[in-house]
Amino acid sequence: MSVTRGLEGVVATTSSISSIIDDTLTYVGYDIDDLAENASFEEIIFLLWHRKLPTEAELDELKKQLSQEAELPKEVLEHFKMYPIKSVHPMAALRTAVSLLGLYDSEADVMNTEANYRKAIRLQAKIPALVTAFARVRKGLEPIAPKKELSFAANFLYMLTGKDPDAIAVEAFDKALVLHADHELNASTFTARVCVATLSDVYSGVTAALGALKGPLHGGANEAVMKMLTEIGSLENVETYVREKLDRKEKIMGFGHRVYRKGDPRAKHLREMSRKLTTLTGEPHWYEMSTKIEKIVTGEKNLPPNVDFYSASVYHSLGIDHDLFTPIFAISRVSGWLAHILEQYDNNRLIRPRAEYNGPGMQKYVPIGLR
Ligand SMILES: CC(=O)SCCNC(=O)CCNC(=O)[C@H](O)C(C)(C)COP(=O)(O)OP(=O)(O)OC[C@H]1O[C@@H](n2cnc3c(N)ncnc32)[C@H](O)[C@@H]1OP(=O)(O)O
Ligand SMILES: O=C([O-])CC(=O)C(=O)O
Repeated sequence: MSVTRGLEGVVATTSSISSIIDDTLTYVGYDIDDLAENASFEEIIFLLWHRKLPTEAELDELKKQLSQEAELPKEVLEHFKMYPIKSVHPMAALRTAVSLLGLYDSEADVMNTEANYRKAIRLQAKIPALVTAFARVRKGLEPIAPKKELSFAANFLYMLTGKDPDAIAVEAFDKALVLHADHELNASTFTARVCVATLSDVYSGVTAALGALKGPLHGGANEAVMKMLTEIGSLENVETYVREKLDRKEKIMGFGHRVYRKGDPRAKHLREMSRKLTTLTGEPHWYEMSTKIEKIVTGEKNLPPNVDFYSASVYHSLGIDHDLFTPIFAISRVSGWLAHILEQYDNNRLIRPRAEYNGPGMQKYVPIGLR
């Protein structure tokens, strides 16, 4: 047996959902640059789940279903109030709440294609409602029900703030959702597939994926980037901060990638969004600090920014609390997880790799009194 640390380069499944070839990312064969400029997030959900762009009628139907399923069971909302609300991280709250949602879905353990698709709709619809409800409950505010006439992106911002969002914020948020929706066999998607390959249920798969996304080497990096920018505080401090961190061999969050070598194609869209939004909010220093960090890290380490780097200043500019950045990633990525979960069920085989044992050789049991 030979060990490939971190399964680098190992091809573990076939998939028709998204691909990364020569640093080009496609969803079902559509280049991410094309989709980022032209598609809405609802179209992307349909594309990932059905492998084709929707007609107008199909899109209307999906939007109707998402809006019908957005309501949360009252027990789940009550549960939030039992959490240690001031200290709990919203990503931990979301992971717990998604698991809880499964208890209130009478179809949770029904295993057929139609029931699994219905659960996919419910999860996609309810996850933004969970994130926004938790964000409000912890501030002593009442959760807000979505408005049927608003888009997925607009509804998230509306449910978070209680105000109708402006068109620029909706456009930016929608594009961020499009950019984060799927990414081949990243760690959280792989986790979801491993989980459901045991023929466990959709809620378990998404709960497992949320646990994997939470880590700072994966989705948790966007919050860590904002923490770093806040710590640095001003443009003058960037150079010293970054060089000292690199000298200590510490990682700069938001840089590097297991698959991309030349760069993450999503980062340029987020960089431009960061530039525009920070100018509009009158806080261009977040963008200026970010570009200066990028210059140093690419110059010193040849590591380009990944999707998490500029999304931090984008979400900050939209007025979103920093600890909600990773849950926002989940609102989008759940569309990809669900596509992969459904694909896994369609052609399932248990995922069970091997480990090369490197512990002690054969030993004889020693009774406790003789140890
Ligand atoms: C949505 C996403 O999940 S995108 C990724 C989000 N995560 C981050 O931004 C966290 C920071 N980045 C990283 O930790 C890594 O680049 C990862 C986890 C994304 C990819 O990691 P891997 O492919 O396993 O690379 P690995 O961690 O082994 O690093 C290889 C080398 O590059 C260095 N390196 C990698 N990323 C960074 C970084 N962000 N800053 C500084 N050095 C880095 C490592 O220190 C290591 O150096 P060495 O060979 O001298 O020891
Ligand atoms: O693919 C990965 O390893 C991480 C990533 O960029 C993502 O999940 O979007």
